[in-house]
Amino acid sequence: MLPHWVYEKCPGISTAHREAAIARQAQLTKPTGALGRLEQVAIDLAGLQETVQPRAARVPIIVFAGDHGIVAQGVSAYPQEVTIAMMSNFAAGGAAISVLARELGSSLEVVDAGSLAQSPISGIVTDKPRCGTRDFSVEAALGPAELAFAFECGQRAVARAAAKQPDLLILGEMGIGNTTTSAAIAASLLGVSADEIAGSGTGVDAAGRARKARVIDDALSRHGLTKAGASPEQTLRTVGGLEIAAICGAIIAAAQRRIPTLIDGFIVSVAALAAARLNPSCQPFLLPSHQSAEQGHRLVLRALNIQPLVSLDLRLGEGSGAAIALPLVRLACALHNGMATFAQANVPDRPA
Ligand SMILES: Cc1cc2ncn([C@H]3O[C@H](COP(=O)(O)O)[C@@H](O)[C@H]3O)c2cc1C
Ligand SMILES: O=C(O)c1cccnc1
Repeated sequence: MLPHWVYEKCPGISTAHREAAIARQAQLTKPTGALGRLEQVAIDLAGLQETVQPRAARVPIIVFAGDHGIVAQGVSAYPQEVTIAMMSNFAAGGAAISVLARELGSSLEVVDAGSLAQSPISGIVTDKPRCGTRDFSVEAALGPAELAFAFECGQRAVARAAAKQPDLLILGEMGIGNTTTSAAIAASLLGVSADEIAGSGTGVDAAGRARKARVIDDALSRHGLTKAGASPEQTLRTVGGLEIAAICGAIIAAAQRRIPTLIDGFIVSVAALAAARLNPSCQPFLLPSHQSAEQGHRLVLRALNIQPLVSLDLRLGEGSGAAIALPLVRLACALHNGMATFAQANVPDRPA
């Protein structure tokens, strides 16, 4: 159902570089383990990047946008038109992720992977099989060819970014209604009830959240996705979104090129969960950033075995949480590469 490349194995971690990084951390002028999880970040990157000098200098940001038919069920606090308006705002430089990209020195590409826009928007790459998904409370959100197209859209975006020789990638999303879509995907993949995973998104109240959960649970039982055994392909096609499928494809395509992705909030994490289910060999390339305020994020991160670096009650998406965590990853690399060893600094090490 999906293009064959989706299932092709990603390269493995270099154990030699990983072990060299572990050994170096033990020689740096600090008590063993004193830099906590920043040590792990540098060690993981060294193995993934096959280098003794892990880097997070060049980090392009790609934001994928899509609209969601499920919005007809009243699941978001904001109107659907916000998706298209925000795409122009990204391109004009006024969105949170636009500001963060400038501060970080990152390029920002916006891809219309499936918004309702009828014609191309200036400054944005249009790469979509249709305008918006179908309402999954009524029918399947996507057809098989539409889902496949979205994966290829993600792969094409990664191919463009790869020309910049990135050290890492940040992927973000924009799509009114996509916390409902993501919660539906996660509930299906994890086999939990929607009530455990649906959050308040852009800010629906308690009654709105309960309504969201009900819409998801009803749809999952209507489509037969509550029983264990639904494939990630079937889940993505039935209750998925075009920008989420594009991110899923982009994560896998990046990992296949040995490019790790800094995983953003709830929505990108759900795309990462689907990616890891489709192609488990991409799992080591999923790097932690933050834990968002969205209720289901903790569960999804746990399923991915990802421990977030920070938890700042962000609930924005757009790749903003990953962008905000990037300076920590850069500092982890700088410490790993730049600190003196006990021998170099003539500092006595702990007795063996
Ligand atoms: C102005 C504005 C900018 C945003 N940027 C990201 N989102 C975030 O909110 C949306 C998901 O929440 P829900 O499922 O409740 O609609 C997504 O577009 C997500 O990227 C935004 C939302 C709004 C309103
Ligand atoms: O965690 C996220 O990515 C998120 C949460 C709420 C709204 N938009 C995005």
